[in-house]
Amino acid sequence: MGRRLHRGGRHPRGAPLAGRRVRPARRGLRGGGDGVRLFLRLLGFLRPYGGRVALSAALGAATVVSGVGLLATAAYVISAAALQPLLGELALAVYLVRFFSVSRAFSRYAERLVSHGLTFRLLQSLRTFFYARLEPLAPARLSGYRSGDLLSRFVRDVEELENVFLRILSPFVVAVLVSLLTFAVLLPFDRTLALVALGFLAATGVGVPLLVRRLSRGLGRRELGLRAELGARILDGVSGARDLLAFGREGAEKQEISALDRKLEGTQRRSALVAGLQESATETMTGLALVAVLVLSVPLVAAGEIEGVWLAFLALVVLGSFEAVAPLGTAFRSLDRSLSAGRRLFEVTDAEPGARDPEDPLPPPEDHAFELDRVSFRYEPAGPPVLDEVSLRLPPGRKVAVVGPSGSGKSTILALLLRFYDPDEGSVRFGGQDARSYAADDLRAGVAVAPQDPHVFAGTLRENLLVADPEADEGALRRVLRRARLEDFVRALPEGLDEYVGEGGSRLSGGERRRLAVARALLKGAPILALDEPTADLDRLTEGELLSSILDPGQEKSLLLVTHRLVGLEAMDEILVLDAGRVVERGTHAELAGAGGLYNRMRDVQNGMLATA
Ligand SMILES: Nc1ncnc2c1ncn2[C@@H]1O[C@H](COP(=O)(O)OP(=O)(O)OP(=O)(O)O)[C@@H](O)[C@H]1O
Repeated sequence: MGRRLHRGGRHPRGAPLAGRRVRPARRGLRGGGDGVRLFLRLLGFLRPYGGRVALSAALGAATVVSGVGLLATAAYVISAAALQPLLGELALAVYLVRFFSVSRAFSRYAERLVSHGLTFRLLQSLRTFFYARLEPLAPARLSGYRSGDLLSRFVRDVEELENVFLRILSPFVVAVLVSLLTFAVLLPFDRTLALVALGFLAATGVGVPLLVRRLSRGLGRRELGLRAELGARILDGVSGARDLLAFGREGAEKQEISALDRKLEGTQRRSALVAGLQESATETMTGLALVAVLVLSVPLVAAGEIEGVWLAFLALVVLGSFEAVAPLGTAFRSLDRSLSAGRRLFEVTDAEPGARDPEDPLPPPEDHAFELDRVSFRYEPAGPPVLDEVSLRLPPGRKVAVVGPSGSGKSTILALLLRFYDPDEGSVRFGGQDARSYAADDLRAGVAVAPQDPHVFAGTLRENLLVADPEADEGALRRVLRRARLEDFVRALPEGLDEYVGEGGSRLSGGERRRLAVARALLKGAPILALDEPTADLDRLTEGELLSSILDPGQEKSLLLVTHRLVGLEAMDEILVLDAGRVVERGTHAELAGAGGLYNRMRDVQNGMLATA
């Protein structure tokens, strides 16, 4: 399949490099209202855990309330003891001090237990959601993203979302509860006092965070973006290290990575500055609130409206309750990051898959006749047509080859066969029914494909083969290795089938990788065998051997061979010659070889090159 190399500057269509979105999934999740919608959507992930969320918030509030209670009752006991009352009169207060000290420790522990358990469940459901949504998007909608960027979304951005609960929702609920409770405790003493305390709590819980949000606007998004870009760049650099070294670009690459790193450091420094400002603003507000409470209550004590023994109690109630509003600044900073993470995540998951399963799919096809009926297709709505009114019939047992110059659309036919995409016009049919009536997985089960650029998993040869059929026994593995002309190669390996092939099959040659893909496709034993350039990296001798062994897939099986090497095509029932997405010739080798068209010209060029080689 035509591969795009997103390196060195800009995306072919002018979109900047570095893991940026190529295909906007859902526009308009940007403004303030959309931020609210996005936040609510993120909160939706908490819905199944409603009970735990409430319990955790209640325990969080109980922790702060116990803290305030401990401070305030202790202050009362000390003040009252100084006035030397009868010990019995203090019994309740002393009991409360003990109670609050135990309940504070207990509720803190229980709150951590519940909230972290909840967070792990939340992360688990986010990961499952993300992966489940990602799978149908591959490969059609993911080719625009760099793997490092996707990895960063999948790992870091998902982890960032734990803050939606831990640092945003829960602290917010606790702050509201504690502020109202503080107001209720102070109200019987003096209305103004209660209102002033509430005012300070609100100013600290809302004013400081708003200021923080203003100062840190965009910082979270920038930081996540830079991190993803850095990750993608490093991953790209490591996988392309050989080429960078060969072109002497390693120094330049290092400089670009350092420049990104410096930018990230700058953003993080700014975040730290805002965090520092936030903390000092909160401290200042707490101090001012304490002074205000004393300024208001001392005259009340002097006037005898409040007993002196309550003075320290009031001051410490207010002081303690700031513990509930202090985390709100951090919550607002987290909000920016969490919303950016959510946006980046949904950007990927909201993309329309290349082909969508019907609501009520037909049962898997029993007849595996594959057909393209005047199919036209383009990858991008505004892009050039890649296939233009292409028709092809592949009934069971038939062998069809698709040949043509590079970029003529050959591999795209395989992408339609695997239903990675649906056509724009015309229809793709299986057993006479439109492919859109089936679930894509059911169609794929009937096709064994060896792609042009096969993925070899970092594991052993055996593991790579078993991807096609996990139940296959040793005999079946040996048989497909023989047919793919890999048997001698495997026999010569010290570990045989258990030899480690390296990441992406880096310890295999190009031709060995390709033959491994062919063996894998043969092992699947599906009714349709589709091979994309199976012999491209092979010498002529191995090519001939491989072709003679695979061109007969068996009576009932059909074969679709995509190639630009016009070798072994005498064995095919039909050959389609594609040029710029159109079928310009079709027929058997004998018919086309004498026709004087593109097929013949391609053969002449190929034979001429072989003769001079
Ligand atoms: N995922 C994609 N997104 C956008 N354009 C694509 C994509 N894949 C392929 N193309 C374009 O579609 C056209 C046909 O590509 P295709 O891979 O089908 O050609 P091909 O005939 O198999 O070429 P080759 O022989 O070089 O493999 C090319 O111009 C290619 O650049």
